[in-house]
This record gives sequence, structure tokens and C-alpha cells, in this order.
Amino acid sequence: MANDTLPTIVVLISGSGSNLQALIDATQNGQLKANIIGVISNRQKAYGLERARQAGIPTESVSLKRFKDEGKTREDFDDAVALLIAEKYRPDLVVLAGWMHILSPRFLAHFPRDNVMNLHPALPGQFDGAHAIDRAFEAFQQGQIKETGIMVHKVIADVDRGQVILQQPVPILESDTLATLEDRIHTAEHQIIVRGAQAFLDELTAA
Ligand SMILES: Nc1nc2c(c(=O)[nH]1)N[C@@H](CN(C=O)c1ccc(C(=O)N[C@@H](CCC(=O)O)C(=O)O)cc1)CN2
Ligand SMILES: NCC(=O)N[C@@H]1O[C@H](COP(=O)([O-])[O-])[C@@H](O)[C@H]1O
Repeated sequence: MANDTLPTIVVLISGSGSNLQALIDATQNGQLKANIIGVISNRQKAYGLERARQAGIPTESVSLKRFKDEGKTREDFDDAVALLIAEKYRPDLVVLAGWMHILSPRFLAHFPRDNVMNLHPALPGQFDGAHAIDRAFEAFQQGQIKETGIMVHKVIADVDRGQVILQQPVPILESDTLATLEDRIHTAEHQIIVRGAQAFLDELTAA
């Protein structure tokens, strides 16, 4: 039973939603003192939507392709997603948990409290953007790096360059395959996203 006095979170996803599941579990076991009041995906078949439904959380799916098929732009899509969040849900915190879409300044203008957080599977300034784990593994194989990492950060227009909330190194072993490195990173992500969301909420609600 949701507690009406707790801070609220809306989570944006594009895929499996294992980090969404970590957030859901944490709200249920008391690690994260908040209510997830909505989950939005830009991919209708994202399994994370099923995870939300199983947890009784309202879900929305907004397709960029449908907007483009209707002759609309990325900015129109961003506006629609932003208004959905800011006017229908009005959360204390927006979490991008595998949201694979670069948000325009027009989206961010709807969130003047700068209360949007992203989870990224790399250290600050290392592998900004998509496919970060693949790129880190390739750099390791070429002897360019000895470790990688993960972070949660505030979202600004400049992709993955917002203020870091939490970061954590993740070792890469000589015996690693891409799959074993991904597993190690995802396990670490499921913890940092919870700690990062709580830390950010503490900052936002103290302000
Ligand atoms: N303005 C911002 N938008 C987003 C940020 C951010 O920090 N500022 N974080 C990203 C998350 N992300 C990495 O953490 C990321 C996701 C996706 C992409 C990307 O290149 N997306 C392509 C589409 C790729 C696809 O559909 O597979 C695109 O948007 O055209 C880069 C970085 C979320 N957004
Ligand atoms: N640039 C953003 C990015 O790469 N995000 C990554 O997408 C995955 C989502 O997994 P999930 O759907 O199982 O939570 C996570 O590894 C997250 O770090």
C-alpha cells in the first residue's frame, strides 16, 4: 500500500527494466523511502513495463516513431513526454533507468528544479553516450584502461556531463568476456541506482 507522505518518483525506461526492478524492490523493502508513481517507456515492448504492471505501477508508452509518422519532431516527442510527467504525475524525482533517448533542452525546461537523474554505465567523462560497456571493454582489450565504472548524475542538455551524484569503479579482469563484465556492471548498477535516488531525493527535499 503506497504511503501518500513519501516523495514520488517517475522512472523512464527503454528496455528490460532490471534497474527499475531494483528501485521497485527498494521501495518495498524500505531501502528507498519513496513511491514510484509511474513508469514511462519509449518502447512499447519494453519488459520493464511488465515489471511495473506486476508491481501495480501505472505505465505509459510513448513512441518517437509514431510522432515522426505523424510528421512531428523529436522536440514534439520530448514536449509530450515532459508534459505527461510534469502535469499528470508531478513527481519529486525523475529517474532515467536505461532511457535510450537524448533529451532536448525543451524537455529539460519543464523541470526547473533540475530533478532529473540518469544512471550511466561508465565513469564521468569516460564513455559518454550509448554502448558505454562495449566501448569500455574494447578500450580495456586495447590496453587503454584497467578499470571502468558506473555513475548516477543529474541530467543536463550535455549528455552524461551533469553533476555526479554517486560514482563507483568497476574492475575489469583479464579473464573477463563482455558478458561477465556486463554482469558485474549490472549488479553494481542495481545498488548505486537505489543509493543515488535516495541521496538525490534527500538533497531535493532538504532544499
Ligand atoms: N540531455 C540528456 N539526455 C539524456 C542523458 C543526458 O545526460 N542528457 N542521458 C541519457 C542516457 N544515455 C546514457 O547514459 C544515453 C542514451 C541514449 C543515447 C543515444 O545516442 N540515443 C539515440 C538513440 C539510440 C537508440 O535508440 O538505441 C538518440 O537519442 O538518438 C545517448 C546517451 C538519456 N538522455
Ligand atoms: N546511456 C544509458 C545507458 O546505457 N543505460 C544503461 O542501460 C541499461 C538498462 O538496463 P535495464 O533496462 O535492465 O535497467 C543499464 O545498464 C544502464 O546503465
